[in-house]
Amino acid sequence: MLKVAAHLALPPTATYAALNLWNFAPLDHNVSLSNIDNLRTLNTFTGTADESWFYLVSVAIESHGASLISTMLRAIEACSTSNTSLVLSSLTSFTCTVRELGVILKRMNEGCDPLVFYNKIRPFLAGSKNMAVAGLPNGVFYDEGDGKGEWRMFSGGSNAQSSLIQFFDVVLGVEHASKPGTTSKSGFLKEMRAYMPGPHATFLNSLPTPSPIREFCNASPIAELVEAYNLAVKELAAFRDIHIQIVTRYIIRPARMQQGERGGKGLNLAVASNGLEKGLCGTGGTELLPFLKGSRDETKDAALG
Ligand code: HEM
Ligand SMILES: N[C@@H](CC(=O)c1ccccc1NC=O)C(=O)O
Repeated sequence: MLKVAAHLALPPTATYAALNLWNFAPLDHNVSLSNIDNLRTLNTFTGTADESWFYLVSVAIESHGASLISTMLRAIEACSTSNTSLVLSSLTSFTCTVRELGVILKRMNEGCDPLVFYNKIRPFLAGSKNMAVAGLPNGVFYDEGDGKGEWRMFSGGSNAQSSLIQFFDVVLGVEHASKPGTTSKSGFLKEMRAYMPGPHATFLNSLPTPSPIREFCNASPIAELVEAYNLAVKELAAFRDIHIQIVTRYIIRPARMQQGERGGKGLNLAVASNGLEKGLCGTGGTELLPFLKGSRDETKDAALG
């Protein structure tokens, strides 16, 4: 496993790439991969249809959003030749496609039951970092045989490891830089690049910064262009809002229910990553609500004018 992980430039742990990106097959090769109903998973921990659905929603999002990579790379190029109409049409496609990604994201509710997710699936997605409270003060021992091996700690799987969503931020010039007084752990999203397949992280790191698209729109006297940029940013923030609603339904509410059942005492160690004493944590290790709201607000902050 260590050799395979090194080859893929991934840490030897369950990442988004392994659980989602490389864990599906189409049912019908002639039907789009953006349609969840046309997908099946290869492996699950629990054997539940809910777990398959949970992974496949992301696969459909990746498939549907993928066209935006070439669209937005062309838009970056168009900035250098001052091709305003191409930048404009690319931003409009971006907005339209991200709106469709939100529609796919909402379909999580159709096939994954929140209590099955929280109690049965989520424990398998937990990491080994900051998990002392779950009995892993040193992480997990990776036994390499012949008395060799070491303790290692990794973040759990998270969609923050999706290079597509990080690509959206970079091309639009959304900054998740920590500013004093903000709650978003800016470093987290950068840290998650180390959990992406090597070429994905290399690609993100190769994109020009500051965002040529944002700079071009900002410097343009054409109000329509600034408006198209702002609509794109707004749509990405709206996508993050849908995601916050999902997180509320799948983590916050089940956690509250359980806390009520246990009279607020003790920790359910099976449901890992719950630092209930300091607020709920994501499998990636963030304090989830402040982090996700911060990330949504930083998206809105990119708007011009
Ligand atoms: C039941 C379903 C889901 C739950 C409960 C959930 C939960 C979370 C949590 C707790 C985080 C914070 C990071 C961490 O510590 O792990 C996160 C991050 C993130 N999630 Fe989800 N997630 C779900 C599905 C999805 C899906 C389908 C997408 C598809 C795009 C997605 C996109 C993201 C992104 C992009 C981040 C990074 C934060 C950001 O960029 O704003 N999530 N998710
Ligand atoms: N961060 C989420 C888990 C999560 O979203 C996730 C974890 C592993 C693989 C994929 C994930 N997201 C969507 O498929 C949580 O805290 O439950």
